[in-house]
Amino acid sequence: MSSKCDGTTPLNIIVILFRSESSHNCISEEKSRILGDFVTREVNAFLWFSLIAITVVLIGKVVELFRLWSKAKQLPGPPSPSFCGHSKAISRRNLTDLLYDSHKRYGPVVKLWLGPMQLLVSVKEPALLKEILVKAEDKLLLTGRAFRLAFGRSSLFTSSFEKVQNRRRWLAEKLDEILFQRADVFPAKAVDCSVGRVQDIMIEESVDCNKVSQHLAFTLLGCTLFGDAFLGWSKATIYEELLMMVAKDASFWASYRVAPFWKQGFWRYQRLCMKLKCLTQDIVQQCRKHCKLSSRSQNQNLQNEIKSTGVEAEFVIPRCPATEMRNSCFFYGLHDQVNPNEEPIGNIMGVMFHGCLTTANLIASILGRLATNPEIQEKINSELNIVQQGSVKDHQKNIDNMPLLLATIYESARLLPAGPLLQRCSLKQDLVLQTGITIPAGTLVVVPLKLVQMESSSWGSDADKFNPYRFLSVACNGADTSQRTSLAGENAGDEGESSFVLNDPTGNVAFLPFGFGARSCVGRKFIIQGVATLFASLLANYEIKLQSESKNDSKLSSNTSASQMLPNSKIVFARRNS
Ligand code: HEM
Repeated sequence: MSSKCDGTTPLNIIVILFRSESSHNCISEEKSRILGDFVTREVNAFLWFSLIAITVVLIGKVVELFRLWSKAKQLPGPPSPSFCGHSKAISRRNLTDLLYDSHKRYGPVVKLWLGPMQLLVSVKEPALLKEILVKAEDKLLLTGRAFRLAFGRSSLFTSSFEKVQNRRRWLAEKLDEILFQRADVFPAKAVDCSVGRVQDIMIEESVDCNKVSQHLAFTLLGCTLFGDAFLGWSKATIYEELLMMVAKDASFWASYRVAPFWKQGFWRYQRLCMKLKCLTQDIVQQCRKHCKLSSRSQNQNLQNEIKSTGVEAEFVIPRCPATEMRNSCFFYGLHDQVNPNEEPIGNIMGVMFHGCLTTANLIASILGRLATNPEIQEKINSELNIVQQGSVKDHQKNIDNMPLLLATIYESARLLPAGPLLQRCSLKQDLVLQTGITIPAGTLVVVPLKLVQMESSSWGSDADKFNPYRFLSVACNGADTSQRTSLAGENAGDEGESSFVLNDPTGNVAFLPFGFGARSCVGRKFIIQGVATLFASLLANYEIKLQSESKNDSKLSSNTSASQMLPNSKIVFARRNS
């Protein structure tokens, strides 16, 4: 009997289960034994399989670890104090300070370990920077995670270059179109509204520089994205507050690998993000309504034209409301969903978030520098007077004829970058540089902006001082700009301002406030023109001063180092004609 029932292949089990009832007792015993055997064998097989799979994965990880360690060995850097690397040192100290010391000791390329499997490489040498920022096209997850957690999936601010390139191209083309078509980058209404906001807050004697910069940036970006509908939107103030609250905590919550759903604060943050999404949807609706209304009124005008001129309707070129709506409302293109997994308004919120924070930072830096350098303000104002007296009505050309204003914007951006680091990564391939250095795939490559943009070898002995003249030259032969004398240096500013020529910093790899290469800022040209328009308008009406007690504050004197002169002061907008 036992020989017949032996074996627990699935076929045997089926045969035994369907046998006749004659040998009922023997069979039921046998059934349970065979089933038990079968279950034990299946469980064993499953355990073996899992063990082999886990071993393969672990071996893979160990191989990866050795590969990473052997490649990283060639890179200079402080020895790792423990298996967890330098993460403790990084959490204890400011990362820029740590990188400053490491670069001083180990040279222009330095490695630090963030964990056993996560390597960070910091690069400070301008010659290497260009190559790295062009070749490393991806970003590490943290950037994308902050945006995704707050606004859902977007196709603009995410880690893989493959996923962002189409949307980047679209946005760049759209911004270029605005620059090319519009006489003024920010519509006059937006600038007036921003200046109007300054007037409103001037009811108080002085204003917080950061706060006023935030208002200005928010108004400008809102008007650009949502058009006229934004100016009349009653919820703009609450939207601004929410956006800033979300911005404050975004990086903190994104630093968790797994969303910390056990923390109450996390759910509070999620509720804020949800409110922000609802408000964004609201302004999008308002914008749609506004676009429809304006295209309807245009069609009405067309009908009236037809009636008054008596031309038959078929001879009048039909206008397409849909196209007009798309052209007048910038957000439409950002709103189109290319990928069904994408949050419909994710890109809009991403652009508002990034644009507002970075633009506010730049405006604050400019306000702070101008307040502490009244002589530069006066020179920009005379530049403005010369331009306004001229016959040129093209706004863009007028701004191009204000080199000191543009140089002030560049210098303020150099001294106060929007973030401390540029971060890049090559997710799939090792980065092999011309110098023979290999940076392993998956490494977090960072560029410490403050160190690069204040390096005396690139910017001279006054690298940490505010000196917009470093971006200017003087044309030696009047209008002949081919013969220029650079104004970088201590005695800059003594020349007559009318002959200044702006040195375009685009090619300077040590000038990185907007990044460089594959993932550089798409909004660079647009925002520089826009901020220049705003300041031309502001300076025509107001003189920017420091509040009297901070004027005497030695920390804020124009001779102190730029790092001390952060724009966290109280400023006063004094009307020019008063
Ligand atoms: C003063 C204002 C701004 C500053 C200082 C700034 C700065 C930056 C920086 C440093 C980067 C990363 C560059 C890199 O990794 O090489 C960046 C990326 C980007 N910026 Fe800006 N930005 C500003 C305004 C804007 C505005 C107004 C827009 C859109 C209208 C915009 C759109 C973008 C986009 C789409 C990216 C690329 C994201 C990616 O590919 O990952 N920026 N910006």
